[in-house]
Formats: sequence, C-alpha cells, structure tokens
Amino acid sequence: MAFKRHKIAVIGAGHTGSTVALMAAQKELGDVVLVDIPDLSNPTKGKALDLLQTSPVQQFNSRITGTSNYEDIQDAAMVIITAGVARKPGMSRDDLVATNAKIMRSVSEQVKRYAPESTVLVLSNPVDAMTYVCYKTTGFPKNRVIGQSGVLDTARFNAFVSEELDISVEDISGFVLGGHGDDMVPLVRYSYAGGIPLDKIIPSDRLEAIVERTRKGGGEIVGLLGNGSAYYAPAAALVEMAEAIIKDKKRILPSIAYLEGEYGYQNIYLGVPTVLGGNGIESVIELPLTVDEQKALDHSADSVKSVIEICERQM
Ligand SMILES: NC(=O)C1=CN([C@@H]2O[C@H](COP(=O)(O)OP(=O)(O)OC[C@H]3O[C@@H](n4cnc5c(N)ncnc54)[C@H](O)[C@@H]3O)[C@@H](O)[C@H]2O)C=CC1
Ligand SMILES: O=C([O-])CC(=O)C(=O)O
Repeated sequence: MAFKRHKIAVIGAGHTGSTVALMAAQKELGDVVLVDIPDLSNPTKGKALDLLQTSPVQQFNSRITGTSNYEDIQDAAMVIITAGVARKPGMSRDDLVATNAKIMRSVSEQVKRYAPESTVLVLSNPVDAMTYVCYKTTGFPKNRVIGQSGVLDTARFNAFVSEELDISVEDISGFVLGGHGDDMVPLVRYSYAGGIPLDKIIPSDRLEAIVERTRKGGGEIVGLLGNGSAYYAPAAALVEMAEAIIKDKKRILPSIAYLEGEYGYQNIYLGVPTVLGGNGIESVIELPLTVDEQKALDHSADSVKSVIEICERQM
C-alpha cells in the first residue's frame, strides 16, 4: 500500500488558524486544508496561497490549500477548530459563549459528515465548553475530541519562570490544571526547573505573582493587542498536541478531556494531564491533590459547568 501524507483540516482561517497552518506545514505534519466561511472575495484561498509560497524558502513539502467547501476536508485525519469570535478588552472568554456555541455546532456537524474518523482539537473559546459542544454534536468517542488550554497556560508559566530565573526555557516544566479561565490552577508543587522544585529557588511572593500572571495571561495580551487575542503561542500549543497525536509520541501533555469520574467529576470537559498519542487521549493521569488544590480545582470546574449548562440549554 502506498504511503500518503495526512490531511489536516484547520477550520477558521483567522489569526490562530492561519498560524497553525504555517506551523504544522513547517513541521511537515501533513497537507493542510484551511476552511473559513465564504466571502465575496476569496481571502481563505489567498491566505493559503501566500502560506504555501513560504515552502520553497523554508524548505517544507506540505501543501496548504484554502476553501469554504467542507467537502474538501473529506477523510481528514485531524481537524483543528479555531472558528469563532475572539474577545476584546473588557470581555471574559465566557462572554463569547452564545456566538461561538452556534458556530461550534455548525462546524462540528460538517466535521461529523466529512471527517468521521478524525481526531479533533478544539481551540475556540470558552474552550472547555466548546469542546463539550463539539463532543456532543459529533458523537465521536471522547478520546478523539480534545481541547487546548493547558499547553498554552503552561507555556506562559514556563516563560515567566524563565525570565524570573534567567535560565533556559528547556529546563522548566510547569503544571497547570483546570478550566481555561482566570481561576485555572497552576500547581507549583508539581513544577520544576532542572528537576528542582520551583519553591526551592523562587521566593514565595515572586512565585505567587507568576501564578497570578499565568491565570490572567490571556487577558494581558487582549489588553495589549486592543482588538483580538493571542495567536502565536496558542497556535504553537495546538501544533505540539497535533504532533504528539500524528506521530503517536505518547507525550504527557495537559489536555481538555472528557471526565467520567477522574478528579471526582462527571460529564464535564476540563484541563487535566493526559497521555497524547495515536489514539488521541490515551489516558488521563490522576494525581493526588491537597485539600486546597482540590478546592481550587472544584472552583474552576464549577465555572466550566455553569458555561456548559448554558450550552446545553441551547442544544
Ligand atoms: N483555547 C485557547 O487557549 C485559545 C482560544 N482562542 C479562541 O480561538 C478563537 C479564534 O481566535 P482567532 O483566530 O484569534 O480569531 P479570528 O477572528 O482571527 O479568526 C476566527 C475565524 O473564524 C472564522 N469563522 C467564524 N465562523 C465560522 C464558521 N462557521 N466556519 C468557519 N469559520 C468561521 C472567522 O471568519 C475568522 O476568520 C476565538 O474564539 C478565541 O477566543 C484563542 C487563543 C487561545
Ligand atoms: O484570552 C483569550 O481570549 C484567548 C485565550 O484563550 C488565551 O490567549 O489564553
């Protein structure tokens, strides 16, 4: 049997979608099909053509095409959903729920129809609830519907620690649990620099400031950009998850996973440590939490549940 490149569909060709297309192609993870809603002109085709023309310079062989026709995602192995509106200064991610849940349902119906065997990564906010909507709409097994938050939140935490200590990002491994909101739970107790627990080398007030800045990391960028939200680091996070799955790497990465009893929760999508490989989420890793850590996680899960309830009333 001939070997073929994977097809990766990226739905939503805005800031994050087009950046994902470029980063995935640069890594030659597969041929990328960028999809967005039809327009009088054809910006999605135009973006894809521009992106493709970086390939001779950067020496990658992945193809990138643009379309507004879902038939073009037929049999994609992976679908990355970035479609939806982004928040503006003064808004929370949850303020996007009504608009983005509608978009997520219509996109997920197309994914179910044209790429029924795909593994889906969801980015659109509020992402824990949007991943739930995608799961319920596609009816795909839970291991194949996965949300992105923790890779990005951990990257922010690691970047701040690297700046604080003036040491390489390569040696820092932070750990963030919970929903992708300001009440997410960065767990200092499970965070290290070169194997050394962070609380041994960073004073507690500085560490608390880093935790707080991580929680509000998305909002900091929304405030600075003025008209939209972060996209380079979110795209890099999606591509790291996609690579772990496409190459069956079995990496331990945080994912937004459907929980059926893990950490004490049922029927919810929430950020937890997972093993990501060829079968998507191959397992959820449960860790012992202190009473205070569990309380913080419960608080975050309650916020996610209330947004999921809003979505369920619309479904
Ligand atoms: N989970 C996370 O960590 C992060 C989530 N986000 C979220 O990702 C989403 C996208 O952000 P950006 O790319 O910056 O926004 P953007 O506005 O640049 O791009 C969104 C694109 O989605 C398209 N779109 C809207 N409805 C569609 C539909 N029915 N079918 C196909 N495409 C459709 C729009 O035309 C637009 O091109 C937002 O909801 C944002 O809040 C962004 C960064 C991080
Ligand atoms: O903050 C936002 O609206 C976008 C996002 O989720 C992030 O950058 O973490």
